[in-house]
Amino acid sequence: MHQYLNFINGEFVATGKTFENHAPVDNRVLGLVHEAGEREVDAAVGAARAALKGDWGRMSVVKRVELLYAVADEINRRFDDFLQAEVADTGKPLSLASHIDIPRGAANFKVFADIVKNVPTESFEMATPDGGTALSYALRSPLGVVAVVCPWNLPLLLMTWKVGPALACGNTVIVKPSEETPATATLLGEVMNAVGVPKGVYNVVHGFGPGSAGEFLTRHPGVNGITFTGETRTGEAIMAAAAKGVRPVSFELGGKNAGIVFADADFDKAVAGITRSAFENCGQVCLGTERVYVQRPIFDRFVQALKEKAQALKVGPSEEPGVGLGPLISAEHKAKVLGYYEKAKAEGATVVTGGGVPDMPGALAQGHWVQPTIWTGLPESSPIVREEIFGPCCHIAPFDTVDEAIALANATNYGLATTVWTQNLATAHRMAREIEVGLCWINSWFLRDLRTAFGGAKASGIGREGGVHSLEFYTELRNVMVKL
Ligand SMILES: NC(=O)C1=CN([C@@H]2O[C@H](COP(=O)(O)OP(=O)(O)OC[C@H]3O[C@@H](n4cnc5c(N)ncnc54)[C@H](O)[C@@H]3O)[C@@H](O)[C@H]2O)C=CC1
Ligand SMILES: O=C(O)/C=C/C=C(\O)C(=O)O
Repeated sequence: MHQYLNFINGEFVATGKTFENHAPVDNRVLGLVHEAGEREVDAAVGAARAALKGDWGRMSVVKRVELLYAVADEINRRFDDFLQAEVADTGKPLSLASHIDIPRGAANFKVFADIVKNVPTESFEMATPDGGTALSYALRSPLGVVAVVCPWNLPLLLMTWKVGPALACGNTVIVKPSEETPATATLLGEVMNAVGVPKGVYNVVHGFGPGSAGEFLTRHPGVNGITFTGETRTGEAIMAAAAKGVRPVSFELGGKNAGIVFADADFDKAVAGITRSAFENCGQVCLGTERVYVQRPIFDRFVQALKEKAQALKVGPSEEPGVGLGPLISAEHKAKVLGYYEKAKAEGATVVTGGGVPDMPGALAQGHWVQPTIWTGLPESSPIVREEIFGPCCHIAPFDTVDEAIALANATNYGLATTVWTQNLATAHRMAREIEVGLCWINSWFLRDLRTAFGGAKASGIGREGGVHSLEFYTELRNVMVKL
């Protein structure tokens, strides 16, 4: 039976307490995860702190950059190991993991290595009151020991989206992977040792959230900052833990994102774009679309076209060619999503397609499969339209004017992302300016330039990741004044 061990101070650490890791496609046991207790979390924080004072803390930026490039290259050399591990843990299609998750999992190290190597800090010469001058310049130093609490939807990508800049800035990290997806964070420990990253720089503790490794880590006084991607409610709990000791947080949280399609849009591209944003990764992407608003003249045609796209999605295990839809991550999450499917029916929604569970053959019947689902006819006040479901489903409603589209999109406490489809330049820029989100895609979705600001407004997050924006969280900025 495969064992997923903790990785502390360069060593793989078993504990006497384990829990099963299940495959979403058929619920078979993939292995046993060794749960870290307070002792292991404390050891990981101690190792991370010691590394800051050791070779890693004394290492030049040049050498650190070389090591991060080596990490990326080793992930790519072991591409298939990471691919198989991620697909087993998540059930996502091979095509998705091989084009998005693993390549980005590696690229995140190189992107931030380049940023710390090339991005300048400010300096000024100023006149001083005595008639002389002074030189002031900025220095960036590492924040210190960073807790990285990860979700299960893009386990490697979202973890290295944090670990990459954290290490590039000279920090050390303790990663707490989701209990649903322990594999690739553990595998990365092998990579860190293989390329010579000093022990204690990268640590992994497995476990759950409340009353487990997640909470032990976020409450640990030796942690200098916490970065987290996941549900907003969990963000609130982690923020409460971070308050003691006034530790900074960087959050990318939940969303209830709107997709807005104007009558003048390129119809086929809009249908293809919303199909991806509603159903990709089985709807388990925080940037995905669960609310679709379509301008009335094309509403019926659009609903029919999206229905056909949803019904054409091939549901099945990752290795089958042409699979477009995998399973949900867990039985618990499947129950949550099916709860919303039932709630929609109870509220009188028109179920355009889906609303249930597909028939799956053999052992696959034990997997966490649900049908891609489209609803119409519900009021904006419905929980279906208000709450993050995080499954392959969306509600479509008509609108008439630009003002109405903006009001509908903004009527949520979330503010993560939106995708707008129009060929009218004025409309596009007005939507971008007035929709209260962190990420606005026009005639596109999930285009990612890693140099740009990434994150959510309102209840969808705190801070921005990406490019130089990551430096603001992962470094302390010091101003030095020199009298000349
Ligand atoms: N925004 C996003 O990208 C994601 C959002 N979600 C949303 O969250 C819902 C619940 O999914 P979960 O896996 O439970 O996500 P979660 O956001 O509750 O958990 C994500 C991570 O946080 C850890 N965690 C949970 N509670 C914690 C606490 N009190 N202290 C420290 N760490 C804690 C978990 O162990 C996991 O590693 C999903 O149905 C979906 O709606 C889930 C995954 C990603
Ligand atoms: O491309 C990225 O960096 C991130 C993608 C997805 C998420 O952030 C998410 O689903 O939470």
